Amino acid sequence: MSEAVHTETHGFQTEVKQLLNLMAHSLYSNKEVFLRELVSNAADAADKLRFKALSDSALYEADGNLRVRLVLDKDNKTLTISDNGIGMSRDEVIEHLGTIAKSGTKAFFGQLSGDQAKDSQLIGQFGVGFYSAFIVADKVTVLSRAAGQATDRGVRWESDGDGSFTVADIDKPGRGTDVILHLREAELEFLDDWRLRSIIGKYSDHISIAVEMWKDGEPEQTDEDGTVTSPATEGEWEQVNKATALWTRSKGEVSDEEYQEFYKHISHDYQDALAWSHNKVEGNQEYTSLLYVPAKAPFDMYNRDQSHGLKLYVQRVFIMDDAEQFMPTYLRFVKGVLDSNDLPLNVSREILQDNKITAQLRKACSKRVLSMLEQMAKNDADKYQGFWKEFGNVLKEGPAEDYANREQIAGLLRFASTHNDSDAQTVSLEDYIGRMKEGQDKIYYITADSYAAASHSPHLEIFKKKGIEVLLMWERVDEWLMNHLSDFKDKQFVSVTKGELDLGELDDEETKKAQEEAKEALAPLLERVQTALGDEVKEVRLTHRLTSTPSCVVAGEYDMSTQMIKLMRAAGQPVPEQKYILELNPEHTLVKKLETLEEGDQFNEWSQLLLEQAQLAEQGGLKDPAAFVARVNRLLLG
Ligand SMILES: Nc1ncnc2c1ncn2[C@@H]1O[C@H](COP(=O)(O)OP(=O)(O)OP(=O)(O)O)[C@@H](O)[C@H]1O
Repeated sequence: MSEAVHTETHGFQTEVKQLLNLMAHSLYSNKEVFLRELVSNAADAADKLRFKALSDSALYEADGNLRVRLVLDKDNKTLTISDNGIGMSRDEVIEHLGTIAKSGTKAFFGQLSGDQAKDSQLIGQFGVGFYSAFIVADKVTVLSRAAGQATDRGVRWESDGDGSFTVADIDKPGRGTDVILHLREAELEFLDDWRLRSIIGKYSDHISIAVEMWKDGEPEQTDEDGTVTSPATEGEWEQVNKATALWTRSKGEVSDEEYQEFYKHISHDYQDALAWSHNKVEGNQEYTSLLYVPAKAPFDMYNRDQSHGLKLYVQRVFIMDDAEQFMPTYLRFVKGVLDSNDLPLNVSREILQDNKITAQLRKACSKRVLSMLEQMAKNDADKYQGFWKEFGNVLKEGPAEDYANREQIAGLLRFASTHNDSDAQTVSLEDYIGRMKEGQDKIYYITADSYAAASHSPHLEIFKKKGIEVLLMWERVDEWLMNHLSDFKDKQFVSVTKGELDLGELDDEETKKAQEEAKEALAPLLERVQTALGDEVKEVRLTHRLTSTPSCVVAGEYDMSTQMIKLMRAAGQPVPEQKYILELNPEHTLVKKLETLEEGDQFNEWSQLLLEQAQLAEQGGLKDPAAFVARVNRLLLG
């Protein structure tokens, strides 16, 4: 190797410094994962080269035998992971090994508490990739040359992980990347040949590329007479993993441990997956899919620009990562591999975009995931709750995005409800229907700002009195969800805060008659209140949905709900002022008192107060709170 030239020192991106610092202070119970990460990167580099070489075979530089090698150097206490994959240019090295490219990284690091024990747990979730080298090494040297570049276009990257790295130009005859780990004194166990072989067996059997280690030759063996019993053998590179792509094996042959290891390889997750589904399909369409549901949401789950999707292979050849065309956005937490026999090898993102095969595969993969979740919900409710806690809010985007599967998705939803006195989201729509009252043909729900606001809403009073269950919703996405779910199993969803409440068969004839009578008797009062409030309200009417509250406001059947208005305002969208319908509870003393008042200031003040308190309960705020307080005080003083 010739002299390094053009040496520069660069500082790591702040987030990389934070990451390295955390790693150095973390007690990694599972240090050997560094090898999985680095071998994964090497295998990815081989996959990328294989793909590029499909259109430019010169990139192989007459060496198409792609492999990863582990090289031990006990004298220098180094372990080298060497690949002949795609390699990196100087610019790529600076970019990839000096920054973290994931979207949302800054926000993630901003969130860390400073408590090392807690933060190091989170870091596992984040996935440390290449930087895991510093778990066992106090200095890392990377030598790389991009495939197709002249041998003098190699680059050397070096860092002791303390905040900066150097890059220099070097001559590198072999294409690809060598990652040289200068092991810490306490980590010399990773110089043990057998230890390494067993780690590779554990982590890397299932990747499709060969991982090789050097096997020393044997001297000639002779018997007592000096006759040669076995001739001397030369040392050679020996393949130490199986190197069969896991998804190509049949299900019965693959153990759970192997599935989990493969999951970690493709997802860079540190934890086991929650569930998986492995399918080989032959016939009209030929493909293999291996889809995993992770146990924990990644830190950037709600960043919709976050990369997601499946690893796409065509006839076993790696094509691309994050092929999002095969997974709808509401299933963006799914990780996995799709190997198609029908797509062309030269497929690009553009071709995938508008392609019949893509659409069919996407449909099939979505179905697989939904059935996997159904199975989980059926067979292991606790596990499903774990899933729901992590990904429930993402799944709720489903009915809007995937109309065709909305009934199946709805069956997977879980809600809090008035049936359980708790905010735990454990009630399925099936459960709800199973508990419906005789004569009930609707699914009632409420959306509000918080669990407390939902469960204490005056709109629930009549339902509580009659023992009718109401689903309680308070997540931002709920309003969106309910705009796209009109029914489930032929039962219509009805918001208890919208439109005129019609309990249909749930009200007996006598009650209905009494309500009609009250309506007639109080018609003059309603008119007077309407006059007092003018165009502040859309309409004034009686209600039977309240028991202990004098008034409430409701949106018209076709108006936007309060929650929807709040969401749109929060998103910076202009929303015209909403006029509500004011409903008065004829049984309430305050309404009865109002009826006894003559027209005039007192009557107007009371009418206004009943409107304002109803608005306050509904919206959690008022346009002019000071005027409301002044009014209350005036009325209190009589
Ligand atoms: N052996 C290698 N050959 C070529 N490029 C590599 C190699 N190792 C790392 N890289 C490049 O460096 C980038 C960063 O690697 P790193 O392991 O930190 O993250 P990643 O693999 O992209 O993501 P993850 O955090 O999920 O592991 C890779 O995406 C790749 O472009």
